[in-house]
Amino acid sequence: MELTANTWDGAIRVPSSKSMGHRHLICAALSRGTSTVQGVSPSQDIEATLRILQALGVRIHTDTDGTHCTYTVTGGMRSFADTVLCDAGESGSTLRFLLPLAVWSGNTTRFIGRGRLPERPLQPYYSIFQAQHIAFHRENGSLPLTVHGVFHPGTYVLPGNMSSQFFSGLLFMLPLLRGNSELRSTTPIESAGYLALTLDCLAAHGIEVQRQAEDGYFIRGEQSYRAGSYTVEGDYSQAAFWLVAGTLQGRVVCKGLQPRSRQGDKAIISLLQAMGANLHVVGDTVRAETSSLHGIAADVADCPDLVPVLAALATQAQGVTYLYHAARVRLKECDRLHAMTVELQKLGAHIEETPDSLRIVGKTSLRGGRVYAWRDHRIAMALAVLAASCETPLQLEGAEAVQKSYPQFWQDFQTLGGSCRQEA
Ligand SMILES: O=C(O)C1=C[C@@H](OP(=O)(O)O)[C@@H](O)[C@H](O)C1
Ligand SMILES: C=C(OP(=O)(O)O)C(=O)O
Repeated sequence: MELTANTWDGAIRVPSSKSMGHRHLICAALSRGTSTVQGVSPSQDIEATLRILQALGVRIHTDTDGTHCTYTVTGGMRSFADTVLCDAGESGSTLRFLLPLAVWSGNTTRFIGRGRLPERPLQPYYSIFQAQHIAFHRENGSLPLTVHGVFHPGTYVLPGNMSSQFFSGLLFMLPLLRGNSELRSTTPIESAGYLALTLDCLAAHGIEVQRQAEDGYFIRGEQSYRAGSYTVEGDYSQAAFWLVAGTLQGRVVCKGLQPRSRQGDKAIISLLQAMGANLHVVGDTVRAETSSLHGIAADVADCPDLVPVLAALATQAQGVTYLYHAARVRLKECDRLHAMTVELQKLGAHIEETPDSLRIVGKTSLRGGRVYAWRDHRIAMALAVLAASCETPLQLEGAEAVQKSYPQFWQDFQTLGGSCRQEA
């Protein structure tokens, strides 16, 4: 797709938080009674969660106004005589949140996935399955993964530096067991902000989890999820692309951002400000305008999804930007540290990768030309927002990757003044 923009100018309403969307749908599916989950921006990942919940017997009705969906969810999973096929698509959250619940449902389930998903880590769950005598069979060393067994209450221990999604997955399931459990981490938990989202969502559905010292949780058993009506807040991870665009060139207004949100990627506000950005935050609206930027050192352990767009931004900041504690960013839809290094170098940027960091020296003029999205939505979007900063048009190969989390992205790109043209 050929992308051009002279400047960014306009306002958009950001899509709903993908993370909160998954969580509310799962909690609704576990509740007795009927819940509504409103204001959801559909995406391939959200559809993967819906598809597996339905395969496990949860009844879900969808209403849409064309942009947002309201899901009416009648909670309760059923038992099936045959193996239940659970297609997680490319969604790591879906796979890691729903594997423990699929076992808990009592069914034999067969999880499949595409793209990078089969390569992304699942080891902590294999260790737990072994410890709990849960039968599992991996084809090709990973997915398809067939699993069947019974979880027992007790002590669950996992590493905290691989993915917080394993902790979230267990936090959804453990309150349903017949006794109390503890969940502990062998290392400090990274992406910890995502666990705050899980705990908030559990609390909203009537589930109590007590935080213990040293990255541990106490989970009382025999709890019940409460049905209700929930509206999903706006997504700071997606707003980050447009706030960066506006900071680079022009003026962009993002609406629908909950000021008291606990999303880890709300850090985009403080990180942009630390780099010198002009941001105006009023209620649920954030406005970003052309700013003169300087490099910073940023610990990204708790906001890994911001790394691609921060790397893009840093090419236009004076001096050195150092994004560290980023090893896990290699374990996403692609190796994002490598992908951003390769693609930004194609544009003329000075960027180097180490095993767990990126170092970018700016400010460099960017040439434009051909770049590749690595089948990764966040790489596609991070490169796209550089369109107004490049000397010639950007030819982005793999622009369709945005479907994973933000199908409206190219419409918003045009609303904000960009133009995109499919290449012949
Ligand atoms: O819990 C979540 O909603 C997510 C957790 C993060 O993953 P890790 O915990 O693997 O870093 C993040 O990268 C992902 O996009 C969404
Ligand atoms: C890594 C991501 O999602 P997931 O882990 O759910 O695939 C993402 O959205 O950037």
